Amino acid sequence: MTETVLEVNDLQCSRAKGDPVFSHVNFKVNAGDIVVVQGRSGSGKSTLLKCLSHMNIYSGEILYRGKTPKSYGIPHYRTRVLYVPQRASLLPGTPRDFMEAISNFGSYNKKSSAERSQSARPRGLSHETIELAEEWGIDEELWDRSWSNLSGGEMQRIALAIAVGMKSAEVMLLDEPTSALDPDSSASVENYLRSQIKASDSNLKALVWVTHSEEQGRRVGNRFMQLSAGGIQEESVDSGV
Ligand SMILES: Nc1ncnc2c1ncn2[C@@H]1O[C@H](COP(=O)(O)OP(=O)(O)OP(=O)(O)O)[C@@H](O)[C@H]1O
Repeated sequence: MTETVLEVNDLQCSRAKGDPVFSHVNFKVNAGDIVVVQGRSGSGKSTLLKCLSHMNIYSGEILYRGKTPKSYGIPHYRTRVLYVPQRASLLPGTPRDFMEAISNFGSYNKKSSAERSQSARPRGLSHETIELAEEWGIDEELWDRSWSNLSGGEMQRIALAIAVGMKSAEVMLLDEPTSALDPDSSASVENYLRSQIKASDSNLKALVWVTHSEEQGRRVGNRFMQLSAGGIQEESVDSGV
């Protein structure tokens, strides 16, 4: 049976001056989906992800498991429908500072039933997260370097490892998550995320993945959408390939 985790109805997002970036955006994300979103530069892909995580003003309706973000409380909602930005360079301090800060974050500590069984989570978070990043080629010493002194690819892998390590998200919104990575690192991240979506014991149920790479889209996605000013179009999967 289809389990809808996110539903978007007639979404419109406008620029500060009022003209819409896009309108009439409708789609559903189901458990097990990796929804690849593509579109021309400036079509609003990042803006769409920010709307989905309630970080941008929008009109229309977004429902997470049938309920509005406000009914969960926005900070709590954002830990469940989690936006992972393309760049974390504007953050102050080091990745380790950031990881410790979110470990103590009230909404993060509001555990889901799956998480409640794990009593020592904050320590586990740090250790597992550092190990995961190590699998992606990140030396532990980089956790103590300021964000602004990390390369784009290091920043991306650390930000993604933190997002995954939180284990709070059911839907992760990925904004070109491997754009600064070499092919091997990118493959490692892709394989890990795909395995998490398939794993029955994972909290992560679906991904919305913005990428400019057609090849990457085909490798990771099971659903494909094109965003433009007039709405979002789902493309049928090419079963002949
Ligand atoms: N903070 C902002 N203030 C004003 N306009 C913005 C802001 N952020 C984005 N925009 C505008 O909104 C539109 C959509 O931007 P967005 O970054 O969502 O596009 P995108 O499809 O993700 O682009 P790209 O593929 O180049 O990353 C663009 O016209 C952009 O200039």
